[in-house]
Amino acid sequence: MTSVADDLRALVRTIPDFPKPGIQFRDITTLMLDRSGLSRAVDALADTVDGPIDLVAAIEARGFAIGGALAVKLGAGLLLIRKDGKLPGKTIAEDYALEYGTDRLAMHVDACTPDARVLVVDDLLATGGTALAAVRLVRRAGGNVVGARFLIDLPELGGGDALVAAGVDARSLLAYEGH
Ligand SMILES: O=P(O)(O)OC[C@H]1O[C@H](OP(=O)(O)OP(=O)(O)O)[C@H](O)[C@@H]1O
Ligand SMILES: Nc1ncnc2[nH]cnc12
Repeated sequence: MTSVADDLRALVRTIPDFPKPGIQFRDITTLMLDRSGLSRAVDALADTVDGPIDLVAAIEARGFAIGGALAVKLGAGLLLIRKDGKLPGKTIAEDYALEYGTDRLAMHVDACTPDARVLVVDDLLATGGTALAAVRLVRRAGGNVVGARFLIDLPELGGGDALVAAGVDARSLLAYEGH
């Protein structure tokens, strides 16, 4: 009998040298195509969450798919953390470095009620730059980050350690060695 993690791992495709030479790109589009892939992933992530969640803060773009479904499962609201320049209202923004570049994330400044219990969600944790920028945004907006959840972790890149150092309970369903 295979575990849920084994089943999910079998649905993730690895594409070498995308978007740059040397990057092993962990592609979740194949998991999304499976009829039960997303629901099994979301059920497994929900099992790792203790206590009520007011808002799932989902990170653009692939984090929207996981985070949106997890918000429904947890009975939480959905806070969209987007690449800068996409949100129409007044925003706050944070710069961050990526495994393969730099970028800036933004959220609506009034998206989070004071002390809301917020779970940051993305598909994948690599260096942690993206997730830490999301944590900084939610905290600046007055939210209480109660954890961060990912489908995939690349532990060699140190994102999990960086989140723990920032006081965030970070957990992932699948770990992949190498980049
Ligand atoms: O831990 P880090 O080193 O910050 O990397 C992880 C981030 O990289 C990927 O997003 P990407 O920026 O490629 O954007 P996308 O989801 O829009 O494709 C992934 O979805 C995470 O958001
Ligand atoms: N190796 C990787 N695969 C997929 N998404 C990523 N985001 C950052 N690194 C990644």
